[in-house]
Parts: sequence; C-alpha cells; structure tokens
Amino acid sequence: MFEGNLSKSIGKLKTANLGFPRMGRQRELKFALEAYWSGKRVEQELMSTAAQLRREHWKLQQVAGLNSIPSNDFSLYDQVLDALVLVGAIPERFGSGPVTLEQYFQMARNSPEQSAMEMTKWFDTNYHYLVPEWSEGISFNIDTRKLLNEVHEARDLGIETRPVLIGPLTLLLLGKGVNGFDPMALLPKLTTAYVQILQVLEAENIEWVQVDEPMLVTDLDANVQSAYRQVYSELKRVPVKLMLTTYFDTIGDNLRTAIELDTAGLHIDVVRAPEQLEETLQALQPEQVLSVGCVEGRNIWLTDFFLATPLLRKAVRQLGADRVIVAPSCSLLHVPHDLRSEAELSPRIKSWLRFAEEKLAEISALASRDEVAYQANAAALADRASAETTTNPNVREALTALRPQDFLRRSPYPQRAIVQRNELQLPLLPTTTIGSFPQTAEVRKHRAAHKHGHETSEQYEAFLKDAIAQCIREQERIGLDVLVHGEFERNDMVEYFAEFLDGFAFTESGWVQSYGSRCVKPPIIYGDVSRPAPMTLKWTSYARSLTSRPLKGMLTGPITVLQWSFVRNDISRQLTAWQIALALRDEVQDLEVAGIRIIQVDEPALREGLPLRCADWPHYLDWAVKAFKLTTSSVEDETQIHTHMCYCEFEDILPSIAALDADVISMESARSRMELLEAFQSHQYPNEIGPGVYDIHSPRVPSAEEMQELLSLALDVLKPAQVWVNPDCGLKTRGWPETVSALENMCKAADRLRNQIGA
Ligand SMILES: Nc1nc2c(c(=O)[nH]1)N[C@@H](CNc1ccc(C(=O)N[C@@H](CCC(=O)N[C@@H](CCC(=O)N[C@@H](CCC(=O)O)C(=O)O)C(=O)O)C(=O)O)cc1)CN2
Ligand code: MET
Ligand SMILES: [Zn+2]
Repeated sequence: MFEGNLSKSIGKLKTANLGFPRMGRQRELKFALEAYWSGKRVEQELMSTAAQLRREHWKLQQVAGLNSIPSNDFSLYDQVLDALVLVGAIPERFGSGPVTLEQYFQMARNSPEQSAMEMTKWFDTNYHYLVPEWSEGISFNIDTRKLLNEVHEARDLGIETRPVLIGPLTLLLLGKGVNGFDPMALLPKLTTAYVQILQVLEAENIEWVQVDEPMLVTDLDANVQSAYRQVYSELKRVPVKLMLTTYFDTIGDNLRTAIELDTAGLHIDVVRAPEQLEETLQALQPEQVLSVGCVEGRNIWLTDFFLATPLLRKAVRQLGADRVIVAPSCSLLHVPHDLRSEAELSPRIKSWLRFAEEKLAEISALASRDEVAYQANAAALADRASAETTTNPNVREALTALRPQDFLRRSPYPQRAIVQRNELQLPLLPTTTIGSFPQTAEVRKHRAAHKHGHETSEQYEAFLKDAIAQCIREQERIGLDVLVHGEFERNDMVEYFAEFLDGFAFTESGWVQSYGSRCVKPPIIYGDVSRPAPMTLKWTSYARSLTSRPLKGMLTGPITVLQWSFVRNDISRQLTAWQIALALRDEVQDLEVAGIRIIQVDEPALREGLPLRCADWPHYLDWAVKAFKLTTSSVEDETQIHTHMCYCEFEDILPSIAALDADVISMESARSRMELLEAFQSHQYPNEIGPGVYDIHSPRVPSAEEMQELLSLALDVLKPAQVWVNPDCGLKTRGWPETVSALENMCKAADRLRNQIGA
C-alpha cells in the first residue's frame, strides 16, 4: 500500500541507539548534582539518583525494542571529561588518579582556588565539553571503573549493552596542546590505553563497542588520516567489534580512510548528509555492517518515513538485511527527553514533534515497517505540509522586497565614530558590562511564582522594576560609563525573545543539557517568524528613565536565536534567519525612536553555526553576516551598534566579524590572556573592541592589577580610542558580592590606565 514502505520480503531490520539524554524526565540529575555541590546531599545520594536514571533509560530503550542499547553514554558532567578519566589523562594540577568524585568536579567547575578545564562547543551544537589539555608529561593509566560499572548495571537488568567510547583521534583532536605541544606526539601512548580498554571489554564478553569519531566529518590532512590508520590497525588486534560512528556531516573525502580502518561496522548520518549513502555503500568491505542514521538526533521533527525508507531499502538491496542497522543520526543527547508531559503545547504542533523517547519508537517502526506507524506518519507529515499557520505572506513579501541598502549603515564607520563620540561624550577606555546581572534564586523564584499564577503580573513587574532600579544605582555607584538594565525579566536570552515572536512554540519540560547541570529549553520555530509587538522597549525605556548616563539596549541576534532554537526543516536556515532579522530590525528601530543611543545585538553563536566543512563556510558566513546587518543597519549614524561574542575561537572567522560592521564588539578573551588580539592586529580590525578583561565563569574576583595588565596587552596592539573595558560575558551565573567587587576593580583598572596614557 505504501510506496515508500520496505517490502515485506526483507524481514525486520536491526536497530540501535547511540546515546540517550541523561538529565532525566524532570531534570533529576541537575537537581541531584546541584544539591550535592551545595552540600545538601552526600555522594551516595547523588550516585543513587544517577544509577536510578540509567536504569530507567535502559528500560525505556528495551521496551522500545532496540537491539543495541548504549552504555557509558551517561555522564555526571561531560562525556569528554569521562573519556579523559577513562584513559587517565588528567592535567597535573588536579593531582593523579584514580580520580575521586571531588577531583572529577574540580576539573569541571571553577572554584575560588582552582580554575577548571576550559569549555567549548561540541562541534556545531550548543553542548559544551571540557577541553583536554595535552602536554608532554601526561601519562595514561586507564581507569575502567565507570565503564564497567555501567556495563554491569545494565546486565543486572538483563540488558547487554554496546558501550560508547569517544574515539582516540577525536579525543586527541578535540584537545589543545599546552604551550605549543603537539598532541599527536601522544598517539602511541594513547593507542596503548585504548587497546587496554578494549581488552578489558573483551574480557567482559562485550561483543560490540561504539567508537565515536565525529572528527571524520571534518577536513583532515594526510597526517591525521594516516594517524587514523595507524591507531586502528592496533585496535584491530583486540577481537571486539567496533562500530565506527560518525555524525553531523558527511565523511566525504575521509571515506577511504574510514573504510580502511576495517572496523566491523560504520555509522553514517544520512539526515545531515543523505548523499553519502551511495558512495558509502559502494565503498564498504564485504563483511562490514552499515548503521544508517536516519532519525534526526539533533532536531525534534517527526522523521519523514517516506524519505528514510528508500535509503534503508537501498542499503538492504546492496548489503542484505542483516548488514543494515536503523539508528538515530547521532546521540539523542541533543533533544529533550519526552513529549508526554507537554500539556500546553498545541496538539497539532505536538503531532509533528518527536523527542528522544518518541524517536526510539520511530526507529523501531522504521525497522519493523509497522503499518500503523507508517499510516500515522503519513498523516502527520501531510498535516504539517498543509498547515496554513506556518506561512505568513507578509513576511515572505518583506523578504522579497529587500534592497541592497537595507544591509548597509548610512555612513562608513570612521564617519559614524565622529558623530557617536559627539553624541555620547564617553571617556577614553569606556567601561560597560555585557548585559545580564546576577539571576539570583530570588529573581527565578519570582518568575516561577508569576508563571504558576502565585504572583500577579503587577507584583512580578513591581519586583522587576525594583531589581532594575537597584541595578542602575549600583552601576552608577561602581562608576560604569555605559549602563544596562540587567536582563532580570529574561529566563534565557533566546527563549525570552522567542516568546514574543510569532512562528515559535514552547515546551514546559523540553530541557537539553548545555553543560554540567545547566540546561536550556530551546524554543521551536515551526512557522514564519514575525514580531507582533515590541519586546524589550518597556524595560529598556524604564531603565533609561532612571539614569542620565547612556543606557545600552540588549537584543539577541538572529543567528543566535536560530542556532539555539529547534529550527524548521521545511525551509532553509538562511530564510528563517532573515525572518528573525526582520523582526529584530523592527525592535532596533523602536529602541532608537525611544531615544536609546546604544543597542547591543548579541551573536555568541555566530561561530557555533559555522559548517564543519570549510567548503561550506563562505555560503554560511555570507548569509549570517547579512542577517546581522539586516538587523542593525537601519539606524542613524549617531546610534551606536554593539555586538558580543563568547565561547569559541574566533580567529578563523575574523574577516566576517569585521564585516558585521558593528561599531563596538565585546569578546571573551581573558581566559586565553588576550591571544585573540594578535589576530585582530594582523587583520587591522577597524572598529572598536572590548576584549573581556575577566572571566565570568569563576567566582574568583580578579584584582585591578591583573585587569590592568590585560588591558595593557590590548593597548599594545590597539589604538586607545578603539578599546572598551568590560568582562568576558554576562554576569547572570554570578552572585552579587563577587560581581560588585570585580566590577569595582575593573573600573579602577580602567581609571589607572587612563591616567597612564594621559587621558
Ligand atoms: N539558550 C542558551 N544557550 C546558551 C547560553 C544561554 O544563555 N542560552 N549560554 C551559553 C551556555 N550557558 C548557559 C548558562 C546558564 C544556563 C542556565 O543557567 N540554565 C538554567 C535554566 C535557565 C532558565 O531557563 N531558567 C528559568 C527557570 C527554569 C526553571 O527551572 N523554572 C522552575 C523553577 C525555578 C526556580 O524556582 O528556581 C519552574 O518554573 O518551575 C527562568 O529563569 O525562568 C538552568 O539550567 O538552571 C544555561 C546555559 C551558551 N549557550
Ligand atoms: N547579553 C547576554 C548576557 O549578558 C549575553 C550572553 S552571551 C552568552 O547574558
Ligand atoms: Zn557571552
């Protein structure tokens, strides 16, 4: 009956999962972790919550009928940190193994005494991992306690798992060499460690191991490709079957290398890169199994069974049913746990969505060609495709009417700078913050009370007014030059805006891990985006009325809204980004009309959205930069546009950052001691820059001297008139006392430097 259906003759296919969200349905892990860290719970209690979650998640996967269920995909903080503990590669400053729970969290979390390992984005996702630190002296002493514990726990439930390991090359390449050390020098020792780990698993009668090598979807040079061959020829000596697992893009020119590793199986992502199926099928060796990642692990839309089925059918024709596995494209870590508790979501939109649990059901249905599921899938797809609510003709029209000048400021920067200087009358080395002030438990408590109807809107707004007023007074007292309102009304810098925009839907419990215990609830873009009414005008204007100093309005930029939402897969990312840009452009205009002279449009996710393959960079950077310019270009020369970026390496996209043509950019740089400035210097960055002078991820209060020193480094390469003074990022995760002390020191540092340079 169904064209796309697998024919009855080929039998049921095998299924696998690559990883399950670990926070728990109601974020049980988050609360257990935070209770442990605050001393309200002991280690034993945390461990028992974690074990309970693992059991529940394994059982879910068993009930869903999956043949291959992962273990070691759980983590108390981060899977890369776990991999480092597993191979025993612990940076010296944290002592040596076997690692205790206390040491484990010291590596992950900053304390006043000790700085944690650095964090950065996992490929092009909003998940952050801890960056391995590779140095000459590092030793490898494997510690398989966690790995084996999970294997055994699952066995106690009668479940044979396929343990997940981060592959050796991916682990190595994700890290950074300390002081110019070449991590590749560690390859022989690291290989030995992996051989030992596989031997331990083999001794446990483990049949299959999932080895994640997403680095294989990036551009690799010949040295790395040959390192892959070297390492895997060693691993092959251990008789366990390896599922070489790639995701997020195409293996492309690494295909030959991947095949030559001669692993028992290969997993490919045919959601992001369906075109690689054909060539992979041609290239596979006679016995190799192919795991077809056809249920998207990165997004929340229902799978199009009628697109996935022909791919599976093609694989089956070529390989035979017993060499094909149906799987998600990547780990389900990046989607929320389940849809069941979403009572507020429109039933129609809900019928188009699948979270982790529902994706397991899709995998089973695809593999067994469940007739009823196929019918339901066809009906939901047809309903989504025909829904009128997803298209807004006005928005489409506005986009087609765009002219080149809509992407350009009226005058070039040097001219704008002169009028802005006149208008704003700021001192040299102006001081400011990135926008948010501490989101204290009190702020969150009021918002929760308001949301659940325990506090009226009047009460909640009175509280916010008070918080803003106090924040303005405090900034004036500290002596900051450009003030902000503090962002107390915002639950999250993306979700808050999405709530005002048409085309977005929200979940109540659709949490996704961002790092450690921190989660985000990405809004869902299901239709054309537009702005029915102003979003930030009220609180920004209120704050402005409280001070005579310049007040900076704060918006989240189009790429960051796109990147931190679940996006449509029925129109291009570019189109959605430009729709968001048009909505934000209206907001920028309203703020300007209301007399806000400085407007910051945050784009911390600009770098994160960069494609994994360099060949795809120019196209992305072109439309992403245009989205920012569309948002910001309508203003008069007098209005100063700021932007802010953090959480990543910017060196490789500096020309595009310059092309944003923001008057001022603030960037994270304290943790790398301003390394970034060299790049700015060599590119002759033309506009103004606030290189962050202190790391806001730590409660430690930096001294004025320290920040003065960093600022001097900035002044070595930049003209004084170019330099702004600010922290690395927003202060929402900090407490008030340390925030005030740090900002006081920051202003002191700026003052001293002004004196030094005779301003
Ligand atoms: N979307 C996004 N991605 C991002 C960032 C970001 O800011 N946003 N920053 C970087 C990552 N940094 C992050 C920093 C902090 C948190 C964070 O603190 N998350 C909070 C949740 C934030 C939030 O939405 N808070 C809601 C409250 C949600 C909630 O749990 N409410 C409860 C009760 C809350 C209470 O009483 O405390 C309820 O409604 O019942 C609010 O403030 O309104 C957490 O995990 O705890 C997340 C990411 C990069 N990616
Ligand atoms: N304006 C935002 C803040 O201060 C920017 C954060 S970037 C992750 O929190
Ligand atoms: Zn930031």
